[in-house]
Amino acid sequence: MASPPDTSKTIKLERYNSYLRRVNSTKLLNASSKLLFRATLLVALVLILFFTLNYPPLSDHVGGGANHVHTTHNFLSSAFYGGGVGGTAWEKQVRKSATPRRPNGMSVLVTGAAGFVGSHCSLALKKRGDGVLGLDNFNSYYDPSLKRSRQALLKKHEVFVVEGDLNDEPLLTKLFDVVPFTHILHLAAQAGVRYAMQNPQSYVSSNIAGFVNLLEVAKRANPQPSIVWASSSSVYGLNTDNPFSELHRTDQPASLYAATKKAGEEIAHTYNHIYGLSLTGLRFFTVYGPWGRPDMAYFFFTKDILQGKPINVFKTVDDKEVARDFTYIDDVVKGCLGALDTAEKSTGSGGKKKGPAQLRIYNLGNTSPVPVGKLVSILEGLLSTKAKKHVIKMPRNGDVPYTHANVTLAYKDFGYKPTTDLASGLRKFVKWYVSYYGIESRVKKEMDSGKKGSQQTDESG
Ligand SMILES: O=C(O)[C@H]1O[C@H](OP(=O)(O)OP(=O)(O)OC[C@H]2O[C@@H](n3ccc(=O)[nH]c3=O)[C@H](O)[C@@H]2O)[C@H](O)[C@@H](O)[C@@H]1O
Repeated sequence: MASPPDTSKTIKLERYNSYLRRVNSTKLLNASSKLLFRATLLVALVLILFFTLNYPPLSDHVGGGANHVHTTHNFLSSAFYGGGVGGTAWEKQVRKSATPRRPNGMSVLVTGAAGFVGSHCSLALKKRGDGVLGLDNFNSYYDPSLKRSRQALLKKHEVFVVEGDLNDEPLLTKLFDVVPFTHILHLAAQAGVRYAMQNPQSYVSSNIAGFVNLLEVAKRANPQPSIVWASSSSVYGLNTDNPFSELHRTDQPASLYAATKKAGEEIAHTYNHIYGLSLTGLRFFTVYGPWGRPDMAYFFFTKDILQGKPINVFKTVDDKEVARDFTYIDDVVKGCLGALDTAEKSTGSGGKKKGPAQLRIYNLGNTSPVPVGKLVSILEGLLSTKAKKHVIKMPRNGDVPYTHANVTLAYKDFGYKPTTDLASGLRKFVKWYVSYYGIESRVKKEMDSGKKGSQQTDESG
């Protein structure tokens, strides 16, 4: 019997061939997936490069000097902000608002533009032909609808207000990418002396962190802008020398608010020293007037007097009258514009100092302090309504008993000269107040009956 053919070798060979086929096909698969991966990567890179170089269109740049980092940033922040902010139409609006209409006009970024002093200054700058772009976060520290009304007024005068926060670094960088601002008027802040005990962190966030963020962006900008910013009379704190001069000590703040403003002054010194930023701090003294802040005493006294509600009038612990160097808004606006007009250029570029730069501090006050009791009696006269006064000792909440500005320096350097006394300024405020809140007729009636009343008093007297 023939022995069966020996197939074991053939089987082994087939197994070996099939093994080789499997190995090869896996290799092929690996190779093709690698190829696919590389191709995808290449396409992605090409796409990124395409968008980076083309968005936003470089022809839209005012300065035309945007470097690669900034251009990439534009793309990123545009994608990040979406919904209008960062788009071509938005940039057009920003640029239009910030472009001056007079020869050698300024291009000013006004922070806190929907605020009291910010809205007045924005209008004044725009009126004389400067370019103004506003920035405001519309927070609810006081009635945001008042801020929206100020925004609407600014819009009517072609001032665009970007809604955003000082701490939003990509947004600030983006604004400087779009506009080569010559100046910043930095008025955005957490204001209010007494509220600092309720919400201390908001002061640190706006007045310190926000300010530093703005300075960081400004120091990198090319050209670096000159900066004028709002400090406060409250930095004099427990100082007892009168009237307050810029040379007096300011190392005894009575409130956290004052401490953050004083910190701002020191921070300004640092950025001036290291980066050559031109910085001017303005110490405002209790600014009041139309479109004012509802958290301030003259404003809520008016409201409460009209509503027949009691008001607290503070006196000092030793039974003296509390007084303020109340300063009318138009005078303060003149001071702000004077400071902007005399601000020298920053000397740095590309984040490096090139030489010494201007560093200034000025008082902007009225130079004639008025006791709060007198403020109330002026309001009573204007509203023809008797206030329900509660005279109480000033609570220990950061308040100071007295402020009085010496403004010699501001006068010498930019002709600052306040011209509005408290009675005239409050008259303008009340006129605005009754018109804004639509209560003219009611107040007029009260005024008329008040007049009759005072005539009767005169007659009987
Ligand atoms: O000049 C400044 O540096 C500061 O001026 C104001 O702070 P303040 O002067 O305390 O203004 P108000 O809060 O309007 O108070 C005005 C006066 O009314 C007094 N007052 C306030 C509230 C109250 O219920 N009763 C009362 O008698 C205060 O003691 C003060 O003398 C602003 O609110 C601060 O943002 C600003 O920085």
